[in-house]
Amino acid sequence: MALVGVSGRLAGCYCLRAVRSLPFCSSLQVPALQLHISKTAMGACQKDFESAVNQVKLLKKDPGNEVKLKLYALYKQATEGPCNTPKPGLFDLINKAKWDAWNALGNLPKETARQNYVDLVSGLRSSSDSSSQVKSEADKKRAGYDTLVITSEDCITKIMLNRPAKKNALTTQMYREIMLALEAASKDDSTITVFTGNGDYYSSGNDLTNFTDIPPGGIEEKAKNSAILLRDFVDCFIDFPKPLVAVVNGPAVGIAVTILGLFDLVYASDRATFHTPFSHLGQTPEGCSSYTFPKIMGPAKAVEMLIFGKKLTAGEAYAQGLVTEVFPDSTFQKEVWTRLKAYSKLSQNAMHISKQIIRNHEKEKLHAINAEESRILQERWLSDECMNAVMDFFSRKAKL
Ligand SMILES: CCCC/C=C/CC(=O)SCCNC(=O)CCNC(=O)[C@H](O)C(C)(C)COP(=O)(O)OP(=O)(O)OC[C@H]1O[C@@H](n2cnc3c(N)ncnc32)[C@H](O)[C@@H]1OP(=O)(O)O
Repeated sequence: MALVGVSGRLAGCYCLRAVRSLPFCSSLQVPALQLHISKTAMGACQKDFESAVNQVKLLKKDPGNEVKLKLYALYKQATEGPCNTPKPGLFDLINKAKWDAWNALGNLPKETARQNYVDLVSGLRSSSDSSSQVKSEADKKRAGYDTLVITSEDCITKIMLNRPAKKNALTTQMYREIMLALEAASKDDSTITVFTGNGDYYSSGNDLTNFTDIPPGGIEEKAKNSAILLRDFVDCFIDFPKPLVAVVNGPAVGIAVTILGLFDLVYASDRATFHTPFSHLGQTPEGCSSYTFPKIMGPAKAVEMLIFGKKLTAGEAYAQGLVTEVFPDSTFQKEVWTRLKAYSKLSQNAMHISKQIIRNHEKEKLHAINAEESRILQERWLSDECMNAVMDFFSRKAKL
């Protein structure tokens, strides 16, 4: 049974190439795992586990060798406990790969292995269902999001900000949906996650109406809740495990710019601009930009942007290192997606591990900076300077 679309991605990976010939149920392209349930798998989620084992047989899409090894290992751990069988010989490649996967689970409790198996199958089902049922672009839209359009294709999950009439300004609901979308993308079978905007803007940053909708607890409560939301939001970007790409289709403002310092690739149309007008708004930097921007572009240029609100063209942002590459707007989408499709075929594990190695050096620092920036902004939002700037925008006295 050929592993369509899998062998290419795994090419060059000795260990996983070895499991190409993992046995499959011929019609369903899923591994013929031992689908009987032993008595030792009995427990709280036994029913779910049994059902997940059966669902594996019904998957319409080959989940790929890495996932099949995970399923195998979790199944063995859930039903037999830690691996204590002799290690297969060096040249028994398939059984060695399976043994390695099981053995890597160490002393993971059977209950946890069962739960992880159930969770993994549930993720596979949703991606398998969506990819097998989907025929048109509209069908590919992930349900449950009002402010985003989320699609998955070619191992790329695309998160598109979808309030074009408001220049994709980020409402409270949108921050929450983005966090959910990132959580889902971190677990789906995509290799790369992409952010972009619908319409002429990438995003005009925080929706200023977020500051006008005051809860019964008053403005202090609003500022406190907003600081928590901001901190949680930025934390999701700091912790996101897969390569994260911004496809900046047009102007970007405020937090839509600062967060770019936490992305792995930033592709920009030559129509894009990058503007962080915090001092115009009585605000201070967020998204860890007080750390990432000086690191990326040097303190002098970071100060121009973050303190003096200098708006950069795409070319200038490229020169400062904030943008990876600039494309003419006329060919932007075509060139960028061709590039990303090629990248998405690279080894998923190698890319994720490389990202972790790079990010882990400073993860703790980034979380501390995010906490500090959010705390300072909580105070700033209560200042007259900030409140006046928001009122000026809505009374049409000021626009950036
Ligand atoms: C909880 C987390 C907090 C995180 C904090 C983050 C800080 C920041 O992000 S600061 C940056 C905040 N953004 C702004 O200050 C931008 C404000 N917008 C503008 O200056 C202009 O709208 C803009 C230059 C972006 C575009 O100008 P135009 O091309 O002239 O378009 P319009 O102004 O007519 O915009 C169309 C429509 O969209 C509304 N809009 C646009 N951006 C925002 C926004 N950020 N907040 C709220 N509303 C926005 C604009 O009001 C228009 O609405 P209508 O008049 O109803 O059509």
